[in-house]
Amino acid sequence: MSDLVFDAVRVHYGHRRHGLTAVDGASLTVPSGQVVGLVGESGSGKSTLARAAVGLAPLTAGRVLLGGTDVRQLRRGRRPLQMVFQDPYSSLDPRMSIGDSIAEAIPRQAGRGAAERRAEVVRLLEQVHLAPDRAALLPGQLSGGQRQRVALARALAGRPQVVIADEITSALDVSVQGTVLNLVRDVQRRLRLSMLFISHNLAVVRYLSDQVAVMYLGRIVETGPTEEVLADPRHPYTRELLAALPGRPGRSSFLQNAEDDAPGLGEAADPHHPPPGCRYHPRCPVGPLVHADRGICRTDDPAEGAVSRAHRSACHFAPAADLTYPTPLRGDSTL
Ligand SMILES: Nc1ncnc2c1ncn2[C@@H]1O[C@H](COP(=O)(O)OP(=O)(O)OP(=O)(O)O)[C@@H](O)[C@H]1O
Repeated sequence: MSDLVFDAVRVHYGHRRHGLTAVDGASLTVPSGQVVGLVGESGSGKSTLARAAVGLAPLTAGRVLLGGTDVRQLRRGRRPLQMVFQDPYSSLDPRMSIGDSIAEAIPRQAGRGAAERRAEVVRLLEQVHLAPDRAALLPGQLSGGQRQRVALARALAGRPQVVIADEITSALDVSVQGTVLNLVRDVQRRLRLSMLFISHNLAVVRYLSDQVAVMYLGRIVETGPTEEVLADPRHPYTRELLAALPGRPGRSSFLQNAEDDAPGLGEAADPHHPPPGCRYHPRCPVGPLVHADRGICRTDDPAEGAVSRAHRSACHFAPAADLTYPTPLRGDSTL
């Protein structure tokens, strides 16, 4: 089993007292061969968590393990962990042909000749549904969707066990997003890859993910099987995300305003000044309904609790199945 495990990961940017803690004790498991969708508003720390796994963000505390081994040790040899980014332009050299760009990502091995590498490039192009004759083109001669497929081919060149995909369709034309998502799903299943799939778009996450993880202000606040979490969310923040989905009256779309800091949701959280107690309490509609002074939510940081075998939520009131806010609660006795 080569699960990818984020164990109490902390990432602090800047000096100790100044700066900010973008990820603050986040724990999450991506089980081998499964897709975990990571959602949360802009600034919640999703990209930082992902980047910490591949060494692009400083791991201040905690560990990231793949199959029980610290990923920092794995980086010295082969690259079982690969990341694909939102903007394929930034990850491709505009002066390098697609073929050379993919060839460059194939790990060097003694005894592998030029012909063998060319054959590998063709195989990788086919894997992402690009014709071999595309190899001679430059990135600028491809569409955005095709460039993202090249970025995926580069990631697959390392024969990874895990692919981390960070908003890989957000910058693409809506018309090609579906094609790229279908390709990603197809490749993930065929190669039995594990995948951490970061997206603002809950509909996309639902389509692709076996499990969903919800991040708020540097922490994972809810995880579980996708259908279970979406049908029966137990963290008020997850409910807030779902309530902001298109088609719900009176709320603007969290999903359609991906770059817009989620209008329609409560006041944006400030990672420079995380509140005491539950980080979500200043925005939470549940606490004040239970206690006039927000009680425990204001003072105690909730630990992740089990809702079911695979479903966890870091809310003091997670076990309350009938907590369908904004319906007022009758008091502690009903919980
Ligand atoms: N290199 C950096 N230096 C300092 N602060 C950073 C850096 N990268 C990210 N941050 C800050 O860390 C916090 C988390 O950012 P991050 O990009 O991880 O969030 P996100 O959930 O991925 O958001 P988005 O969806 O907008 O990418 C934000 O407050 C951001 O401004």
